[in-house]
Amino acid sequence: MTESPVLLNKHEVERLLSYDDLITRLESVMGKFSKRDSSEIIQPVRSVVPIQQHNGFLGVMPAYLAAEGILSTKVVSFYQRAEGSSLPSTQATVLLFHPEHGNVIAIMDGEAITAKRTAAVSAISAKLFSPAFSEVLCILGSGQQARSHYDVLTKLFKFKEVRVWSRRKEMAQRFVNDLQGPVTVCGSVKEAVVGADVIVTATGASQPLLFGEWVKPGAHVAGQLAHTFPLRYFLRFLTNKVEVFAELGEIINGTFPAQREKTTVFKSLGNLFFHSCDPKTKNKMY
Ligand SMILES: NC(=O)C1=CN([C@@H]2O[C@H](COP(=O)(O)OP(=O)(O)OC[C@H]3O[C@@H](n4cnc5c(N)ncnc54)[C@H](O)[C@@H]3O)[C@@H](O)[C@H]2O)C=CC1
Ligand SMILES: O=C(O)C1=NCCCC1
Repeated sequence: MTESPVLLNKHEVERLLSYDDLITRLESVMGKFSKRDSSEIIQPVRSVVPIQQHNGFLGVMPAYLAAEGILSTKVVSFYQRAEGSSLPSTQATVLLFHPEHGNVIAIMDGEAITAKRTAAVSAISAKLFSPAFSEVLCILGSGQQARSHYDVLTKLFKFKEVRVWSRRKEMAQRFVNDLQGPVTVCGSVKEAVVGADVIVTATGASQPLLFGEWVKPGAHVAGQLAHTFPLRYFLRFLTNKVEVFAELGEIINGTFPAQREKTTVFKSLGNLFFHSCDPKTKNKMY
């Protein structure tokens, strides 16, 4: 007879999931994933059901790590919310199964997992690609992802300055009021971005907000984009001379070199990673 599944609510997940453990673990699994060895990891592309009349989607994200006996899926909904809505945009549940018997062994809150996991992956990209002496962090957005990115990036790096922009200034101010450290609220995206070493885009915008000409050469952009944001936009508004360089796991594996001195972009959805072109190298792609 199977036992009842363990239930972990948001508070418990937040308490149990440390960024240190998460980063170590994610580096390991992303490296394995990029080897495309199905005996290690099976992780199909996310299945998505669009809920167009309500500006949302439902996604299912299964994964199986045979050697570790981990069989799991996240079920996640994402709805574009009006500014100041009390409802979260992302709501998720993670189910863990017994790999041998197929019964559910744990049901976990996925909102906290999504917030921390996504920020931890960006932090890995920043560890690999941010300028060696990164002093200025810029965060665009003031929602859940903005907060988790603030938490992990300020834990990992010693920034001299943190800037936040949000489409309504009072939301940025509310975000800052909840934090311990000093953060500057910026009145425009440009003001927040110019001179920043690490730039996090964490908004639901489906039109470009950030333009390449504002990005300091050598800076690293960690892009948490709306699923409705066309990838070609994200690349073009950054620069016309850009191409997919590698998956983050391929950099972790050493398949491709991390070139910290280049201007770099990590596109989080789908784990892709891009290097922007260095104009001095005459359109050569990195
Ligand atoms: N790569 C990944 O795995 C994940 C990506 N995301 C993406 O991260 C982004 C932020 O998600 P959350 O922080 O959870 O959402 P949230 O609802 O908590 O925060 C959204 C933020 O975006 C801003 N925003 C919304 N529409 C905007 C617009 N048109 N122009 C400017 N700002 C706008 C809001 O003011 C708010 O600051 C979303 O695009 C979401 O799709 C979220 C979770 C995981
Ligand atoms: O991967 C996820 O989890 C999400 N992706 C985009 C929006 C919400 C959650």
